[in-house]
Amino acid sequence: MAVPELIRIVSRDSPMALAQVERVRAELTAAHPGVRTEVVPVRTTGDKWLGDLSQVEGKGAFTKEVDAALLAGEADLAVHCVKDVPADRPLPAGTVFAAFLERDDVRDALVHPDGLTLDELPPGTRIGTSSVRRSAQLAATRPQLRCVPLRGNANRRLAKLAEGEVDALLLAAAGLERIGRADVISEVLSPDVMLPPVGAGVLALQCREGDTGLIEAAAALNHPDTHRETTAERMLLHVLQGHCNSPIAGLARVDRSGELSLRACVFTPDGKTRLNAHEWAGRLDPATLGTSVAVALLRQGAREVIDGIPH
Ligand SMILES: NCc1[nH]cc(CCC(=O)O)c1CC(=O)O
Repeated sequence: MAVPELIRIVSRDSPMALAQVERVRAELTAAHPGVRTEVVPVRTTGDKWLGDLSQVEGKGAFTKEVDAALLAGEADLAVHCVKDVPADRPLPAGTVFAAFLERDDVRDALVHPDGLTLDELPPGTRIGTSSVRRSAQLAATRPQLRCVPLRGNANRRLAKLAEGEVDALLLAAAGLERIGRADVISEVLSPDVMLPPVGAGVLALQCREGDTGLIEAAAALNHPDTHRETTAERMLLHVLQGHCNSPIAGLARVDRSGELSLRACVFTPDGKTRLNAHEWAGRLDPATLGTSVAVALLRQGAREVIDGIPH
């Protein structure tokens, strides 16, 4: 199957998303010299609405318009942060994942103007984050800190920090690196301190189902270990069926010997309840590992925890 001459790439129009597209273009042209790419930026509901995401459609707020452009034939390839692609439901009908790019840093980072670390923050420090996963984990271990809702893309959050709206931020290290602002990081938090979300640091390429030439071309960018990790993590979420307000964290890792493991937690928003499961795949395929870890959490009462959180 011939590689298409022109690949039109659709993505969110935030600085981070456009940096992601540049990486994809570079990898595509390296794999297929001579291919031309074009960028089709779209603004998503999640970019326009700066209030509580659960008041709009919540899940899919960062992907809906991108998927629509792909399905309408306005572009051929969509670039998504896997973290933003709902895992509780199938991909939009007529679309498939064609590749998962090699994973970036999965960790969250603290941004503090004076370079303080988490342990050095004074009581009452206002941490800007609208992530229930981040605030639950902080509440559990650092109840003296205060999380205040803050949305908007990373650049806008950094601007709000500079204006003094909050005292510190928690953001994905990978995102800050993509926008060239890793310099503002005061501490990168280990997954033991702040377990990342499902899909952290992974970019996915999505195509129309029947577009076999392009699907094959895009598959050259697939990173097999990232694919395994992402598959396990997304199946975990699929089985757990969380909602916008349910704090869930999950991190799969392929270790040096090639073994896949998955660690996951379900929290109450106040962080007081923390269900935890960690399993190795052994002979299980990645999706079955994801299912197994989800079932381990359900046995501990994850359904009751998730459903008990207002949404
Ligand atoms: N919801 C926005 C979003 N989606 C993906 C990332 C970070 C990069 C990644 O994990 O791929 C971010 C920003 C953030 O959480 O700080």
